Amino acid sequence: MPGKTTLLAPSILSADFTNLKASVELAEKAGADWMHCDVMDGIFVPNITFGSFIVQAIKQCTSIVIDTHLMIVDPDKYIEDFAKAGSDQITVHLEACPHLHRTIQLIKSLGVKAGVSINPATPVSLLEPVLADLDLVLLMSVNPGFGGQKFIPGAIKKIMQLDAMRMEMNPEMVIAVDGGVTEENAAMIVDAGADALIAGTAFFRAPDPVAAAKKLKGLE
Ligand SMILES: O=C(CO)[C@@H](O)[C@H](O)COP(=O)(O)O
Ligand SMILES: [Fe+2]
Repeated sequence: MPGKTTLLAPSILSADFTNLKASVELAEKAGADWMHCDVMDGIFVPNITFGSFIVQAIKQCTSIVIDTHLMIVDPDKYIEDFAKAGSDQITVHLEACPHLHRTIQLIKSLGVKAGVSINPATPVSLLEPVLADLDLVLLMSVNPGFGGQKFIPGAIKKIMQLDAMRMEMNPEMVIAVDGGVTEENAAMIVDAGADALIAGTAFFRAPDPVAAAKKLKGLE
């Protein structure tokens, strides 16, 4: 799409946690559009990360969009905490929400943009009943739980399918892709229809994160 700028969201999971402030400032300086905060509970995914206190600390370090990715069961219990912590958008997993429509309405009622994520094995067609209500869909291109995994190629077809669905139902909705995004595959993911790229390893572990951000955003 001519004139389209790819949004970049570095994942804090791969940042230097001994100096979170410097990591967030580096992302902002590099032109990041969102700060992606990966919250894991050790139940929905086999790993535990952090809660709303850390999101609040990240919010205090930056003025860019705080993009909170909840990989937790029963997210309704914690959504208000993450909204109060300063999340501008909150994404829950379809697989973790028995009453997905209610959860989306809860996020929106707090004045926060609502996103839904799906795992690699979940078909995009399951999003159809809620698509018109969403601000973003976060398509997982790895099985959630860890940074540094390899991109699952089947995600490309799902991006295309979702792109076609949103044209009809919700053209303003953002498609974000999360997991294994690299400088090498970024263009292919964007060409398939993605608007936003989540990148942990490819940004924070790059020898030159500022240069990596330009490449990931397709500016170089
Ligand atoms: O949600 C997740 C993992 O569950 C992601 O946000 C990863 O943290 C992205 O890391 P890389 O694959 O880019 O290293
Ligand atoms: Fe994530």
